[in-house]
Amino acid sequence: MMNELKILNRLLPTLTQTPDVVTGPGDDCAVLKASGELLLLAAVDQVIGGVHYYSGITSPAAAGAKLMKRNLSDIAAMGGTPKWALLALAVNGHSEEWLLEFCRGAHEAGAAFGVPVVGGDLAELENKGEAGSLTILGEIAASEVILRSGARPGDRLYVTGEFGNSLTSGHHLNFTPRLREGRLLARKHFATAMLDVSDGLLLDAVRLACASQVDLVMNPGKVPLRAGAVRETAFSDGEDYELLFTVPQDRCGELERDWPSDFAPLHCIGTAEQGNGEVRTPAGTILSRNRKIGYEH
Ligand SMILES: Nc1ncnc2c1ncn2[C@@H]1O[C@H](COP(=O)(O)OP(=O)(O)O)[C@@H](O)[C@H]1O
Ligand SMILES: Cc1ncc(C[n+]2csc(CCOP(=O)(O)OP(=O)(O)O)c2C)c(N)n1
Ligand SMILES: [Mg+2]
Repeated sequence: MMNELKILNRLLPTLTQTPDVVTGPGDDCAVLKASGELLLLAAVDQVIGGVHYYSGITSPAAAGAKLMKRNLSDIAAMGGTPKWALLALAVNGHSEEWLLEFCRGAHEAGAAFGVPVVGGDLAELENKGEAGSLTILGEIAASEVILRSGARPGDRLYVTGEFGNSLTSGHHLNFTPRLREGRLLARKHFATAMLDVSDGLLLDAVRLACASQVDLVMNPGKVPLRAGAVRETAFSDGEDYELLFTVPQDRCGELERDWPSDFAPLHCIGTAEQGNGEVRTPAGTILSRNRKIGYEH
C-alpha cells in the first residue's frame, strides 16, 4: 500500500513556490494572489501510461515532464502566461521512488517556465496502471486572448516548428511548449485565431476552421516535416505541440520581420477563405474528408 502522508511529507518540501503563492500545497486549497486586471486561464490534461507514453519504457520523470508541458502548451495556445499547476496522480504497482520521480519531472518542467506545483492529489488504482492529471492556471489581459474562433477570410495561416513522427522521434516527450511564441503573438495582436496541435495538424486545422467558420486552404508542400516524418501521415500523427494560427494579411510582413531568430521557425502554410470549416488544398482537394485526419483514442 502506498503511504500518501509519507510521500507528501517527502514531496511537498521539494516543491519550490513563487512569491505570489500565499499558501502552497498542504492545506485544503492553495491560496494565490490573482492580479487585478488580468483574466485567469484554466485547463486540465492527462497522461495515461500505455496511451500517452510507453509504460515501463519512458522514465517516470519524462512522463511527468510531458504532463506539465502538454498543459503549458494549452496556455501558449491562448497567448497566455502560465502561473500555477495542480498535479493529481493515480497509480498501482509502482514504488514510492517512481511516484516521486514522476512528480519531480513535472515540477522541474514547470520550474523552467516559472510555474510551481501548488497542490494536487495522490490515489491508488485498483488495478495496475498509472494516470496523471494536471490542472494549469494562467493569466492574460482581456484584450490579448487568442481564441480558435477569430480567423477571417484573407488571413494567412501559419505554424511554428515541424510536423510528424512525434512518437518515434521522441518529440512527444522532448518538445518545448511554445510559450514565448504565443506571448509575442498575443502581445502584439498578430494572431486572430490559434490552437496548439495535439491530435494532428489536419484535425486541429479543422477545429480552428469550424470554430472560425472559414475554410483553410493549406498547401501540404509548405508544411515543414520533422526528421523521419512521412508526408502522407505527418498531418495526422499528432503530438506536435506546435502553434497553428492565422494573421491578417496586412500584419504578415511585420510578423515575419519581428519574429526573433531564437524562436521556433515560422512557416506560412496557407490562407483562410470564406467557407464553413473545410480544409482544402489550393487545387481544391478537400483534405478534411480524408479517412484518417488525426489521432483517435
Ligand atoms: N470532462 C470534461 N469536462 C469539461 N470539459 C472538458 C472535459 N474534457 C474536455 N473538456 C474540454 O473540451 C475541450 C477539448 O478538450 P481537449 O481535446 O482535451 O483539448 P486540448 O487539446 O486543449 O487538451 C477543452 O476546452 C476541454 O477543457
Ligand atoms: C504509447 C503511445 N501510444 C500512442 C501515442 C500517440 N498519442 C497518444 S495521445 C495522442 C494525441 C493527443 O492526446 P489527447 O489526450 O487526445 O490530447 P488533447 O486532445 O487532450 O490535447 C497521440 C498522438 C503515444 N504518445 N504513446
Ligand atoms: Mg485535453
